[in-house]
Amino acid sequence: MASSTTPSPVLKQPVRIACVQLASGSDKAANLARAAEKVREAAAGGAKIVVLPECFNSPYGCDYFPRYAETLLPSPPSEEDSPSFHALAAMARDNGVYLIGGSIPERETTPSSQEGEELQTRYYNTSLTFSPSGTLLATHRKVHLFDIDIPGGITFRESDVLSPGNKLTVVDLPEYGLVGIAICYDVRFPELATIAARKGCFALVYPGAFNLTTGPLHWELLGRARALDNQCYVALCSPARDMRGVYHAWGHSLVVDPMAKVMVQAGEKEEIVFADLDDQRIESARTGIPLRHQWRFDVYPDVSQGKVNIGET
Ligand SMILES: NC(=O)CC(=O)C(=O)O
Repeated sequence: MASSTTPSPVLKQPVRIACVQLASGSDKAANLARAAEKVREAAAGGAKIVVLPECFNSPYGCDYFPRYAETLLPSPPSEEDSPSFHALAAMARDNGVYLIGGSIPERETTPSSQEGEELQTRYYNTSLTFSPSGTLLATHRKVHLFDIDIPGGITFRESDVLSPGNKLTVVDLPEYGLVGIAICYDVRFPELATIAARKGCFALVYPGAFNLTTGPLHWELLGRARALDNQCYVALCSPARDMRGVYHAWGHSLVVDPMAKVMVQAGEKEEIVFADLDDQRIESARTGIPLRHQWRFDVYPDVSQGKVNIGET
């Protein structure tokens, strides 16, 4: 059963996106200052949407999440509770850009459901997106935690410390359209991307930090795969590689077009990559290969009919 829908632009006007492949270290204040400098540079280069990497304000590792974690509630948090929230809001406002602020370790303390225990603390890997006026538009907590064990390669268990988020995040950038936001390991789960794209996203954006085992094999492949599946733009933004650090990020931040062509890709070091996005590339991919009229959700209804948590923030 083929469906027929009238195509409408999903990207309302051309926009330049920048992925800031930030070199960050163990000094949070220095990381925030460096990010501010690089966001300024990205905006000066004409970007209106700027993306930072996963855990851009801290080293990436389970030992570090609690130490660097910030409390985001009540919203907006105080400067003391979340210096990163305020720094990101200022970066967006000062440069008049939409800022997809990578991710930061988040702490949430709530009354415990267990009798006798007063408070319960949870940690999340959380991405904050700000408007050009510095208003918080969306919060995404990493849904799929990075738990892997590759002998001779890498073992990582985010779930030892972190809790998962429970919603898909689609954010409306009024001048441009909808963007799906998720974090790193989330890119391995095509369902999240497909549902976001079917809600009308022109781009799927993933702050991420792959590593030297999985990066060479899967980073670009996954970025291109999600673009190919969904015929939309995909941006993956990594930290720069630092072999002195505890986690060796792959780097290679990239932007992929709706035909799965890599438009731009960074190397390993600190760098900003820019790409110009327009609706024409989306429309031409979708006209040439008209998946939108060919999906058979009568055969695989769970993706189209399954309930999904979608939140505004
Ligand atoms: N760091 C991640 O969340 C994911 C990753 O490195 C991988 O999937 O590989």
